[in-house]
Amino acid sequence: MINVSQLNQRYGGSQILWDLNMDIAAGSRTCIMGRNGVGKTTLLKCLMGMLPAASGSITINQQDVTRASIESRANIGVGYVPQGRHIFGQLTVEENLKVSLNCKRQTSRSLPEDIFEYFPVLKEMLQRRGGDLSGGQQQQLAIARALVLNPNMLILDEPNEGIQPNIVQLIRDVLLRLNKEKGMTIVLVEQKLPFARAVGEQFYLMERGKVVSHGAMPELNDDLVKQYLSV
Ligand SMILES: Nc1ncnc2c1ncn2[C@@H]1O[C@H](COP(=O)(O)OP(=O)(O)OP(=O)(O)O)[C@@H](O)[C@H]1O
Repeated sequence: MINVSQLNQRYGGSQILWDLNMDIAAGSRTCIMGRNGVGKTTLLKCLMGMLPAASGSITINQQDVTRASIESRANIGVGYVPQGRHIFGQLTVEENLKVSLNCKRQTSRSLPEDIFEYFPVLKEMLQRRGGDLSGGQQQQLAIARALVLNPNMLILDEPNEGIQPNIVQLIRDVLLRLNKEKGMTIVLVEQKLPFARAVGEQFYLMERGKVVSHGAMPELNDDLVKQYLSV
């Protein structure tokens, strides 16, 4: 589970997150939504320890990680799929996947076989260079790379940006399966309503660095969409 309490974050002089509170239960599926620039990616980077909190606290899986490093968050079971995928273009698919193994104190040096059940195309492409993959294949690789460490929570930042519809469907199905079959907590930043509704059980809406509404997904009504999501 994730508990964010009174989180503030600044880039230099400009404050991005303001007294932000959020509670995400273990095993749930949550979509964090809001227009461009409201602070969604900044929030995820704070959760992952890539940006320091100015004040407030972040607890993940019962551990206060407010000041913890990125590596230690991997060790408490958090997988992260960043916006823009961040695949190593010169490394093969296999090497991209194995990079993750170095991030965790663990004995196994082999890749878990089930990542290829979720993303069969990666098995066929193990020796291809990451930079030669299509956008959709790279996104599958980015998610698989986060799964290598067998996390109990997966945090994804707009995994469907620029991806063709059949891969969007595949990603949706994989996220639902991971949640159902492994009880994995899914936290998703998502702008597209149909995908958010299909994957999320609960939503958080953000505006100007604050949570302005949250609830069960069916409560995300037209008024809220118009007020906080429509462009
Ligand atoms: N490195 C940075 N330095 C200064 N300001 C930044 C930096 N990164 C982001 N910002 C600003 O912080 C604000 C929040 O950005 P953020 O990327 O968190 O928003 P977002 O809701 O994820 O938007 P998007 O949907 O466009 O990704 C924006 O005004 C952005 O310009």
